[in-house]
Amino acid sequence: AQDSAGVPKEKHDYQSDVARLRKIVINSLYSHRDVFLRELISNANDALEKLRLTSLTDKEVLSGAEDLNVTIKAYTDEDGNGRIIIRDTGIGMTPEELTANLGTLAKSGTTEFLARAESTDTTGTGNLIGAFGLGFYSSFLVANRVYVASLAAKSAHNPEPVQYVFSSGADESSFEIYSDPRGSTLGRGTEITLVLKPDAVEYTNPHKITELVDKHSSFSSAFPIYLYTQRTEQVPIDEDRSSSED
Ligand SMILES: CCNC(=O)[C@H]1O[C@@H](n2cnc3c(N)nc(I)nc32)[C@H](O)[C@@H]1O
Repeated sequence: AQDSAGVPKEKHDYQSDVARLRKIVINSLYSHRDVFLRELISNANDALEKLRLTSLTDKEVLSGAEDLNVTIKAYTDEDGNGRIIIRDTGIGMTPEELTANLGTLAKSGTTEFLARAESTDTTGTGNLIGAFGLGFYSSFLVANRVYVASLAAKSAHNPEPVQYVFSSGADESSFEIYSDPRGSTLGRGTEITLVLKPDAVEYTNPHKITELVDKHSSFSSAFPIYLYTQRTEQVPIDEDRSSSED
């Protein structure tokens, strides 16, 4: 398939158990869907920690983005959909890693997870999901579509990293991998864009995001988390009613 920019897109089918796992995660966490933010911030922290450790032996990986942090943006897009963007300047993923890590289940012990998940009650599953690194799927509790753009750190065996996008819909059993039409905008790291479901628009409220970060992630994050909010002047849209009311 070609997109408008004529960028070739590769379409991949999820392995069968990926679809099954995603359903379990969504069903078991539905009543605690706030956890999606904690899970994504946790993945961002893992990526930043991986970068920090690698930089101890390979300084080159630090080029592209000096600061190690997580930034969160929440806004309404031009189609009126709520969007949340969680970006980290961690070690980032190559296109192959995007496909392997997000599209397939290389995770050993997945069958064990499936066995336990289908037997324990929902709260138990919540912790299991984090323990098995399956937190990414909780994005589909609140999003109809998830984009993961990533630019891997530069290194001897990857001197010219390219920025690619993994895109998947909540109701699809497939995902797409394509070169980011924006080019290498990230410097280094990963940017997750959630296109929110209509009933999840509450998450574009900065106070809600701040509350969730403070509740679940501020103490556990080894790296700073910044929240960007759009300031809109509250200018009265109509003349002062009090004077016009008779
Ligand atoms: C269950 C879906 N798979 C993942 O979440 C994996 O994808 C990768 N991943 C997710 N968010 C990431 C992120 N923000 N940075 C990097 I580097 N890798 C990430 C990790 O390998 C996770 O184990």
